[in-house]
Amino acid sequence: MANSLKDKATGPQPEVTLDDDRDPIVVVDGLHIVYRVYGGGGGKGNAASALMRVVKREGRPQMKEVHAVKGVSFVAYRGDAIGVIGTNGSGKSTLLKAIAGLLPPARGAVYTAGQPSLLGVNAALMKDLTGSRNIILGCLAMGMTPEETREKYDEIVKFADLKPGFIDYPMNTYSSGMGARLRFAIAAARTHDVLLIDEALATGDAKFKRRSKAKIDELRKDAGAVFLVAHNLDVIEETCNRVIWLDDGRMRMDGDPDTVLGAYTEATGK
Ligand SMILES: Nc1ncnc2c1ncn2[C@@H]1O[C@H](COP(=O)(O)OP(=O)(O)OP(=O)(O)O)[C@@H](O)[C@H]1O
Repeated sequence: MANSLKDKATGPQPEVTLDDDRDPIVVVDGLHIVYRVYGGGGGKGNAASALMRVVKREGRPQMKEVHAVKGVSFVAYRGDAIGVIGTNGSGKSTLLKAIAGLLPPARGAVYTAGQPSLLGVNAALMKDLTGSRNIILGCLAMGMTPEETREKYDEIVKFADLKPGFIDYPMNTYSSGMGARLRFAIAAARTHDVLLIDEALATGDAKFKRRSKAKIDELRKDAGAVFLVAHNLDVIEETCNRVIWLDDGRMRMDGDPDTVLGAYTEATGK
């Protein structure tokens, strides 16, 4: 039997159906995300444009809206590793941020069972501090106890596999690949209810990608669901059991990697 969820407050939305035999971890129901950009077109913040507004009798700087996600609905179940693909600006990062609870829906809703953790290219590590210090801070920030942090420390260093000695250098001396490895290694040290990975694996070399895949498989066993945004389709193909294709903020396809990646490659020539 299937249940349906509907956003009654906002009129008709695409329905999501729940598979009662599986454990839903994330329900995205008719989600719309709109960014509001104030002062677009140089309206705000300098004296000349303020004067122009007075001359033109414009009340206040123009506000522009960017409708980045347009009515996306799906359910992620326990054990799912979902790749999110789409061309630049199609809404992939926005969708992940919304699932992480960092952006308020303009319409619709996101329900998650447990705490989502977003591991992005800009994950908040302190560039001026050493890798070693960042491991400790990162683990504590993820809610691990000092003891758990100590226990996991060596495993994280080993997994990140940086050049010898670099763990004691400030992170601003790291290449982007090295930074991404360390971020991933820190995030992977804990079990996450919902782990959202935005391009963090993009800069890794082939060996690191293989090890990341093994790690994600391991996380999937304990975690609820893993989402992965990557432009590199090989990473998605190797890591995910399901792929969502976003096109201009809309869901174009949701299915198994072979079918969706095949259709995407055909449509975009990538
Ligand atoms: N902070 C922001 N303010 C205003 N508009 C934004 C903001 N972030 C993203 N956008 C817009 O929202 C749309 C979706 O952007 P998003 O970054 O989610 O796409 P993406 O698929 O992750 O792109 P890419 O592959 O280039 O990383 C784009 O039109 C983008 O210009």
